[in-house]
Amino acid sequence: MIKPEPVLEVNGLKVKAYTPDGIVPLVHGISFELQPGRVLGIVGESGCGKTVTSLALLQLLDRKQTFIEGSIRLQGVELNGMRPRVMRSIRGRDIGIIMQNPMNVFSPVTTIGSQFIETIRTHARLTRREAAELAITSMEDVRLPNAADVMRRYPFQLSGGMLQRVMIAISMCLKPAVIIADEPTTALDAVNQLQVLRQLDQLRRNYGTSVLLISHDLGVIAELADDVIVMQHGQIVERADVYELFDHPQHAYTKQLLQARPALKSNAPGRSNTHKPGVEAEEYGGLDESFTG
Ligand SMILES: Nc1ncnc2c1ncn2[C@@H]1O[C@H](COP(=O)(O)OP(=O)(O)OP(=O)(O)O)[C@@H](O)[C@H]1O
Repeated sequence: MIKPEPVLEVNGLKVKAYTPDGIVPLVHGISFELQPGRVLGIVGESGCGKTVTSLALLQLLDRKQTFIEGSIRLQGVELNGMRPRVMRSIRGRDIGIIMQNPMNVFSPVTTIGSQFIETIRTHARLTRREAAELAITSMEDVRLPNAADVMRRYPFQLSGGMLQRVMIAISMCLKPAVIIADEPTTALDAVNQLQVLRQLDQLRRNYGTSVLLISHDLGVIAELADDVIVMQHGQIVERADVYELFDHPQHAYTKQLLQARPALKSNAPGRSNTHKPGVEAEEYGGLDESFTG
């Protein structure tokens, strides 16, 4: 069988920072591929370089403080060194971002609808009315109730879970090839965590979007990822299919991460409901299907 072309190919990615003590390496030459429609999890404890990696891929690191070496190819196009104006048009259209804390992403003084419409119109030639219709459809896709009403609201009038779903709707509405989700559920309570993960999974299945899922939480990784990369000190120490990683971890650091989660059970039947090995639904507060939209 012919292997599909990866949508994202990272080769020898290094990130270095200029500090008062000299140049400090943050990411030490990592390589990985993201296949179409797959979810690749990047897991590792705080400070291992997950966020620096995702910001490097998106060309969002401060160029005065850091520099990047290596190759980042999105659908065959090299992103490293791309002019900022061109990169801005790629971000949002071809590669979407879902951040940890949605409250920091939205302007507090503009309605959700205006922000949504503005984002769409930056990337697509649509009238305001067409953009509003697309925004409402996208919010319905992530099962936000009363989408037309949400459009008129300000960010502070929505819960964290609703805002996170608005952010997913914005990220997905132009059907990018890749979504980078950096700790997408960390700021949410247990019920919203599982809902948001389920919706990401459903959108991935509907649109064939590939997802780079970054998390320190093996429960989140187990829920969604197909393949997993384990990072430690800016390096990849292990990579495996998610089942393989949970059932037969090879690296001592991976074993340590798995052992640090007492609720994990290596012979559990699968994901919560449709789930992968190792994570019990109770980790999310004992959810059942009636909560999960
Ligand atoms: N501009 C910078 N200059 C110097 N060091 C930096 C800079 N940006 C990040 N770092 C350092 O790089 C390391 C990796 O940070 P990063 O935020 O990627 O970790 P992380 O794995 O995402 O952790 P967390 O989950 O806590 O965000 C950290 O030690 C951080 O302090």
